[in-house]
Amino acid sequence: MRQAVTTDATIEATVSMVNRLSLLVDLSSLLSREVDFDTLLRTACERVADALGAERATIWLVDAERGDLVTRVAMLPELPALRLPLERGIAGWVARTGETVRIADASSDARFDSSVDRETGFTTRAILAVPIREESPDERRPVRGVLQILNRKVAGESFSEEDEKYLRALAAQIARALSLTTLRAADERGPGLTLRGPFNRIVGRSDELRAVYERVTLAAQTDATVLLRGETGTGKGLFSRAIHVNSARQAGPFVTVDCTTLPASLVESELFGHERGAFTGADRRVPGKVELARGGTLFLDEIGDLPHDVQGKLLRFLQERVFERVGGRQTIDADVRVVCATHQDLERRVTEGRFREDLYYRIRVVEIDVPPLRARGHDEIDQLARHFVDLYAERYGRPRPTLSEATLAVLRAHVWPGNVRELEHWIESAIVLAPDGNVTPAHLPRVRLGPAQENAQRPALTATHEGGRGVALGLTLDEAIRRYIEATVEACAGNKAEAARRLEIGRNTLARLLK
Ligand SMILES: Nc1ncnc2c1ncn2[C@@H]1O[C@H](COP(=O)(O)OP(=O)(O)OP(=O)(O)O)[C@@H](O)[C@H]1O
Repeated sequence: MRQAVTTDATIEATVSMVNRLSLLVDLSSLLSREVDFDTLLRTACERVADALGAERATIWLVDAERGDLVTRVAMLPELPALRLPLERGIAGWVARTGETVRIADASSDARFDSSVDRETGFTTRAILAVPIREESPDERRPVRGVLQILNRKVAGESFSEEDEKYLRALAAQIARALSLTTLRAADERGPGLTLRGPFNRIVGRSDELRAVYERVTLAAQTDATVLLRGETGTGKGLFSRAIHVNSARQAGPFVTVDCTTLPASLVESELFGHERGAFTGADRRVPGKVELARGGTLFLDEIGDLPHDVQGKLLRFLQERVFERVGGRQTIDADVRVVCATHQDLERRVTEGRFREDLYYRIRVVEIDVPPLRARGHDEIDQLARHFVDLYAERYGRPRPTLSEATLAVLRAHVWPGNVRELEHWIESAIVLAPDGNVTPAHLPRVRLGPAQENAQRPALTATHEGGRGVALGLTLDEAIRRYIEATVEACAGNKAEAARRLEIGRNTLARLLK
């Protein structure tokens, strides 16, 4: 019996050790590949709490300008950012002194500040908090933040010296990632802003995408309302975050509302919150997403689906920045920047009376068209494919495959109705299905489409000139000739004489066929 207990304990200790080591490896790969900074921090916190058997993990970041600590990742999604003055609390003390704090009973420590517990409704018992700063013999490196874990899940246990060493190693990794972002944030305020980087890895250098970067950059410098338009999967969500992380609001929350997935009856309370007793089942006051986005950015995805009666309330909020919670009389204000996205024909919805015209004008202060993937050229398809190959090979622990020419040819010829998201799924599935790293066209999904998409999806006839984007089959001969000539003119940089020469026809014939 005794023997069995010892064995179990040994196994448990080994499993815990393996988990911890794999988290160290895992965290560094997470830090190098995660596209979005908020998600990165949140995931890092969840994993740290898990590996250390803690009830909660928090990454506090030093906001040097305001002289306080801020966190958006308290593992409480319903809460906005928490701020803590540097002179208060254990985290403040660690940030100021750069020293580690490990205590079993927070309430008996004079440095402990219970105000955060009051705000979150959490009861802190044990605390382990370490400074986030790059590891170096030079202890004077600036402290960028504090990594803190609270309460062992096993009641009565506190954190050990070994936990402390381990948490310090994790904090050093986070520090390295943060120094990258800070450098980038400084760069990005300058005129030559680049949206590429480990935390906001938007891939693509086509002229079409550069035009988007330019608008995103300009929009990010202001609080103007933005409308992102484009087909599904083109990256509207990614660009909305890019606007946020490149704006002065980057330290504030980024809150998303997907207007499609919510039942119409819940959209208003989701956006503006409700008071206790506002409707059956409303047993407490709940803040809306607008309130949670205070100081940051509110992203309204698929705005075209916003129910008509909520459109008026949103319009008022956009005009006056005030609103009332459902069932409430108090007028509340919120400093929030709004970014919207849609794949729909909003003009048509306005004509049909399904979208308010006044709201339509209000949201399109800055309009950004995100181009479909098929309009971005072959180079961009290759580049994105390689990006996703790296991403998924690493995620699934597969050897990094090379894409054969035949595979690239299939990718280039596809019309991509699902855009970048579809390409991402194709590559993910190929990586899974080709464990030896040898991806061939056989590993790509078979295209299965409904009849409506079939015509658009027949790109087998490909223009042979440089830079051509392919000519779809299923066209009339006249239309195919016209498109082929247009593509040739485009490949000749608009030089019609050169295009006519290559096509071995006269300039007049070319002009006539183009009509
Ligand atoms: N330029 C890009 N570089 C890297 N990844 C991209 C790029 N564009 C899109 N993606 C990836 O493609 C997927 C779809 O992007 P996203 O969700 O932003 O598209 P969307 O236009 O908002 O789609 P929907 O309209 O369906 O919501 C995401 O996984 C995103 O990370």
